[in-house]
Amino acid sequence: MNALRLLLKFTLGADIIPNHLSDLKAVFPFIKYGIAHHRQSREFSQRLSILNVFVSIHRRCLLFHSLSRRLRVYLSELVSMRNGKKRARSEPGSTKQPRNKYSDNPPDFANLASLYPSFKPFVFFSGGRPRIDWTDYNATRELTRILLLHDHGVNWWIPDGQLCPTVPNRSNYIHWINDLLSSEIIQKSLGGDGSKVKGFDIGTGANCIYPLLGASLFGWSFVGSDYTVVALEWAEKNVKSNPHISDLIEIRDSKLLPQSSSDPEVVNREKEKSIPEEAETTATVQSDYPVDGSKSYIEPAVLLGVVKENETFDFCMSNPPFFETFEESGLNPKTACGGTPEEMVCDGGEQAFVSRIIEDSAVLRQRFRWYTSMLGKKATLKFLISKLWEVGVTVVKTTEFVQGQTSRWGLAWSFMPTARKIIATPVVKKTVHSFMLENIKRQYSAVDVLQSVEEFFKSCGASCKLNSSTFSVDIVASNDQCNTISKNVTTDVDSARSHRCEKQSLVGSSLQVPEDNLSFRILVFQQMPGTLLIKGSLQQKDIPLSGLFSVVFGSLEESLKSKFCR
Ligand SMILES: C[S@@+](CC[C@H](N)C(=O)[O-])C[C@H]1O[C@@H](n2cnc3c(N)ncnc32)[C@H](O)[C@@H]1O
Repeated sequence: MNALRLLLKFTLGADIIPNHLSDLKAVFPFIKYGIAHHRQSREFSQRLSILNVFVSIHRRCLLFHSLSRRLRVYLSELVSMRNGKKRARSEPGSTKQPRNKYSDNPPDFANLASLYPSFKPFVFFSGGRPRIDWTDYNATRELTRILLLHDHGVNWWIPDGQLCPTVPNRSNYIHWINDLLSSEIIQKSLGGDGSKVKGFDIGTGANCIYPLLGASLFGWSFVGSDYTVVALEWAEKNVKSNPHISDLIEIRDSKLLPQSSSDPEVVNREKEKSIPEEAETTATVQSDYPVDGSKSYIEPAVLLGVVKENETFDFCMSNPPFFETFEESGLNPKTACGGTPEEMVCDGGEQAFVSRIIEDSAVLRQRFRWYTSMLGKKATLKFLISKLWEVGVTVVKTTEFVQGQTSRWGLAWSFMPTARKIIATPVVKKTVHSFMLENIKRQYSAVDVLQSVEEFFKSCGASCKLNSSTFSVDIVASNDQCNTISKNVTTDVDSARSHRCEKQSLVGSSLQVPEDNLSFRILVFQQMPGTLLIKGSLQQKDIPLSGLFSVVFGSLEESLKSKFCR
């Protein structure tokens, strides 16, 4: 009960929790009080996140159901307030795409089985719910086929073993691109009327999923590139099976470089990248791929050399080969999505592949409004973001796609002038920030986190004083040191969460780096097993400094989460 009282004290404010709490029921009136009196409180949303954990635990126990209806309503209100906040904060790059029809409505297997007899044998009931065996390739492929047909009117098939996309997951990416295109972050269009959107799918695969979805959902036209014989042949078949959208999609072999290009820089890069005759022959033969997953040929071009002279696009997208070895790609035994080495593996994995897109984008620049890629590992984001700033992009966006148990990350950048100056939000001007470290890996304690805070700032040369009795670190950092930290920040409306810290904000007037050093204190609070609250307070009260502090604190959040959280 002590732990519960402490938790509620923190959640609702020390002033309203009496010391005689003896049973769970007694705390609910205080929750009601909290809603009434703390709704406007600056820290209320953080407190809600903790309370949300508490509520979700107790909702599952019988005690919750024995509570009066009124108290249950209070709790539900709390949860919905929290959920409402979450959604509002994360758009347009939300973890769940609200316009993705599968976000809150997973496919109804029973209904689909009754409509499509070919799907019926794959559906069984367990725990009273219709399910499919996700480890059965034939089941996942049939599900994809009927979802594309049922929800998008698209005819589709792939041969055995080729990567089978999950429609809800791929839809997230397409909807995120739609959000980027309709946002006003960069200039509207490349000179056209903006109504005809043209995309480029790097590595469209045999499944050709993105062009099929983009064309059927939004009427976008596409070039889908690939280099394997199977992918090119089946992508073409999938396009031709859909006469209603086939005019919108061109499948392009990325090994066949355009005849000529007037751009000398492109010509040079194309020459560097062109594949020697022998290598090209090897590349087309799938069985030449060694069993150990290493490649025996030179990589085909990505964008440079595949994009034709004078061609412009609104965006490019890619679901790159995520892995460095084929063994690594088979890590998830819970699903059977197929995938050949060519689809899953490339030298250097996704980091190397997307680095090549970045290098090409640095030459093609405004020929695309947005460059984007999906990533399988969050760790890759940080490396790529710093690379992006080095090549002079004007904006970087990231997002997390969550569908069921799977998380993927989206990275987008542009060389277009930004359409509007991004003004620092009031959030940036706060002098106190906090975030939760939840689901901390078992082997770590609050002391480890505290030491890591010290190391984080020390590594960029800041002076730090760790106080283990108050669980705090006092830090003084110079402008240069803060800049080093801030360059590593994942810059986005959603991934930076409450730390809205886009690059252009940093160079804009509202967030100019001040001349003074930044002096702040980071505190670590134990909340409950596996959860810590990290609080940072700026010692100076000047508004210009608070913007920089927000960015620095955002960077700390990202670093601690990636190190300590599951
Ligand atoms: C992970 S699969 C993605 C397939 C499909 N887009 C999807 O999301 O299911 C990666 C694809 O990229 C292709 N690929 C690899 N390197 C490429 C390159 N340089 N140019 C074009 N395609 C490439 C592979 O052949 C493979 O089909």
